[in-house]
Amino acid sequence: MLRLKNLTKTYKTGDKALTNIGLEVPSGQVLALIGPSGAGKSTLIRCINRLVEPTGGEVWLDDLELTKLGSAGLRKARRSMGMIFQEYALVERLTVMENVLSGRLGYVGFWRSFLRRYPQSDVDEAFRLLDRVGLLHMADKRADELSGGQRQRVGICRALIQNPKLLLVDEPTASLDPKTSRQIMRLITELCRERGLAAIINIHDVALAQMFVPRVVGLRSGEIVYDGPPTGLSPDKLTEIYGEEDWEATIEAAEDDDEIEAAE
Ligand SMILES: Nc1ncnc2c1ncn2[C@@H]1O[C@H](COP(=O)(O)OP(=O)(O)OP(=O)(O)O)[C@@H](O)[C@H]1O
Repeated sequence: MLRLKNLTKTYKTGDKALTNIGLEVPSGQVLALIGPSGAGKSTLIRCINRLVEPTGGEVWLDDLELTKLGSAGLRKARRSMGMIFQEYALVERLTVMENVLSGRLGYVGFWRSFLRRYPQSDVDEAFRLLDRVGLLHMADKRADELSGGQRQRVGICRALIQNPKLLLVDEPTASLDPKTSRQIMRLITELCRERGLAAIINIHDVALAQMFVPRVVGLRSGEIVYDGPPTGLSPDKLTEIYGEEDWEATIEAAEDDDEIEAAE
């Protein structure tokens, strides 16, 4: 469904962030993108919806070449790509409900959204989503009254109300404690399964990625150096991606967590 061909990004500063990336993500597949700081993970995710403009290559979503679209076409295409951010990117002074509904901005037009007149069907869907993520009772709270985990749940609802085919998820757990991180990863992967959504999740925590996704792509210096199941991430492979480190502990952590998961 998503195809990247020779995707390349060189920033104006001369930093080469991505070099000839080729990647295919079938519909409904959730994959984790791992790699050290500066490997190009955020750039890759942002080149897909062109928040960052690629300098070479092609991005295809089904039969649409995103890299060829003008601004109107891009605006429309972005509806089918929901984004979830590390820092949640909520509007602090707006309520949870208003933040969720802002995910419909690409559909309802400026004046309607400015006047906050969303169709009833959008409001109903927002209530359904908030219920699904356990935040129904918080619909009228202001975003700045929420915890990090609750904020990320709102961010998830806002992305899903767009009715996307693809979720682009940038470090969803980087600001969260370990338990909340697991809950958020579980929620994202469950929702993708329920809705048949594909997702690319950029994540620092290798053990967390290994617990929740069937496919891991490892980036190093703007190139893909691993693409396979989490079980294939041997200490050697992790060293190739991240450099020298004691990886046995990380792998054991993922295995321990599997046992805890199974017991839960
Ligand atoms: N706006 C920018 N201008 C210039 N160079 C940039 C910009 N954004 C990123 N880079 C460079 O591009 C490379 C890839 O950065 P990117 O943020 O995509 O990596 P990352 O893997 O997401 O890192 P992190 O895990 O730390 O977020 C780095 O060398 C970075 O310095």
